[in-house]
Amino acid sequence: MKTSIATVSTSGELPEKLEAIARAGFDGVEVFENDFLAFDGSPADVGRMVRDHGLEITLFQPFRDFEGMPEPLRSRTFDRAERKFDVMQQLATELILVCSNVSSAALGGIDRAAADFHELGERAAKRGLKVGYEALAWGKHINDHRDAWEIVRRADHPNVGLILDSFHTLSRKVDINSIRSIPKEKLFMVQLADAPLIDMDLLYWSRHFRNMPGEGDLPVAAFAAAVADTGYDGYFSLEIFNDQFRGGSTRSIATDGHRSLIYLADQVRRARAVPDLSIQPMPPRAIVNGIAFVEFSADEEEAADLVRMLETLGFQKEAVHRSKDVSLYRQGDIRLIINTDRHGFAGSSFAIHGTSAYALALVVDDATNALERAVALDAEPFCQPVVPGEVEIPAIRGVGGGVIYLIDDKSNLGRFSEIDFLPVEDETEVVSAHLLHIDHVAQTVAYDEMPTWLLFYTAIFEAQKTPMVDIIDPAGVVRSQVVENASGLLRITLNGAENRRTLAGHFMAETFGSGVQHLAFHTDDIFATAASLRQNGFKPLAISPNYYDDLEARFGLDTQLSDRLKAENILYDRDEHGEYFQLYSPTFGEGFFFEIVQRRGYAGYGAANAIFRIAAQKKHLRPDGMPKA
Ligand SMILES: O=C(O)c1ccc(O)c(O)c1
Ligand SMILES: [Mg+2]
Repeated sequence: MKTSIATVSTSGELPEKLEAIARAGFDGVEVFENDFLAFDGSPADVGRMVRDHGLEITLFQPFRDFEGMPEPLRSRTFDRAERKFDVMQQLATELILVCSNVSSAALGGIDRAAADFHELGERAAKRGLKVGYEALAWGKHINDHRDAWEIVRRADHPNVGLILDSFHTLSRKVDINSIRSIPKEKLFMVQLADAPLIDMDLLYWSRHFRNMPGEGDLPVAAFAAAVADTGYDGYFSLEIFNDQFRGGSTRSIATDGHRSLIYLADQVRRARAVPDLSIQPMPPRAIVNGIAFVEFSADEEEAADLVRMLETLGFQKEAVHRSKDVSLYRQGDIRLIINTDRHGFAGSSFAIHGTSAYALALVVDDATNALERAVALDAEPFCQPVVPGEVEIPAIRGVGGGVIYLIDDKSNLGRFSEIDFLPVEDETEVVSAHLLHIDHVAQTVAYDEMPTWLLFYTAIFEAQKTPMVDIIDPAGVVRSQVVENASGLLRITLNGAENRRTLAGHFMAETFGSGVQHLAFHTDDIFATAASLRQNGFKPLAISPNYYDDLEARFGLDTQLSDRLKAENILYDRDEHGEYFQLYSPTFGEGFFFEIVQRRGYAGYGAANAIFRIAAQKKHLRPDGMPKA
């Protein structure tokens, strides 16, 4: 598959955009007229700059309000087109995108439009240029690719073809099967964009909320499959108008875009019997069967505090690493590793972020395949030297520059703790809190980064994203979206912070970036767990008594249950599937915390309780936002 992206899709100045686009691995770019006009160099300079990056100019755009104009406007639009043709020849690019007329002066009439395109085709042909026609979803007369195709067909000119744009087709729910009857040589370009489903004016939705295929809710893969069925072997080109992208990191948007196209091509290849789109086959999405461990990096002092908190939670030290300052704590199937080694990646991670859960290890069906797929999808592989005899676990970089280890049972990876660690006898008097496994990992990211990580996880791992929910913090809103698999063995909540006064925003600001902000452990008996925690001297996060009065009213709970919940500071929620119980630790450091949950069939994450939990946690931070001594 040949990949392209419109310059409008990323932030920055033209040279910066081109650099990032080339580095991300694209083959071509659509040059947007405004990006070009805002640049000081001549059209020939721009053309050279593009080619110096090894990129091809896939088209020049947009040319507006062309077809169906009455005179004297008609003559003027042709003059305008000739001027753009001059520019294209200097840029050394062949194709111009003409989008359907939105002017109130446009007369309509399919044959009139076809005649205009025939003449434009004649003029373009004289210069060796081509014209592609795209139906804007809000075009005055033409707003459906089927009508645009009829005009192109009637224009009957070899230099005039159709341009499809998934947004315009899918936003209007135009039947994508209609694409399958278009001859491939008349498809001059295929533009791709996704978007979240929001009920709003089409133009506004298109200009501000488009996102990369896979980041939104539109069936872009089905659209691309219909295109592939025509035998189309030209460019797939991203054209993303998005307010966040315009202000975001040029490089990461370009990388996300490239990843989205590779993932899309993989989906199309899998959906179809005949492998084509000429993309490299890659292993399927990795199946995640659990979290093998979470690793913290810390210094000695903070590690001691962390260990004290873990002990109150019922964890015991099980083993120490053979060659590094690393200890493994265990309860049920939960393994937490504390790394105080000053060398290697853990040390540098500590130097930047302070104490943090910088690495996650996922148990996958096949670690080698998972790594291969991740790398094919532009993930950055991670490795650091290991002492001979120790297990080298395949890994990639994840959220906030952290590490995702990939472990399976097919090799000795699954035995890393026996091979790399020596068992120890923990003498501390601790009772088990009946914690069984990690229920979910909550990662806090900047709001702008959310689509990046949703795409990252869902492209590499067999998992779905759930709809976005709002978490109300007394100081603002935090958006939360979950990546989870059908078995429930992978559950990651991504929380997007918009300002630094929210608990999530404070965490991001003070730990210098995105990362794991909380870990939730599962128990089968929240009250038994609460009793054991008390024995261990655990102090739960104190919840306002008013919360429990409201619970009784909201859910019709009997007083006995609500009194018990109140006595233990347990939060409660219910959905159509069942009940949910939550118990929190106070915050640790800059807002990190632990949660204990019991799910009785419940599918969510207790979003409605978050405001009460956050209000309580904020009491543990000093008014200036710093943790209390
Ligand atoms: O929003 C627009 O005007 C616009 C312009 C050119 C395109 O290719 C498009 O999809 C939208
Ligand atoms: Mg378009």
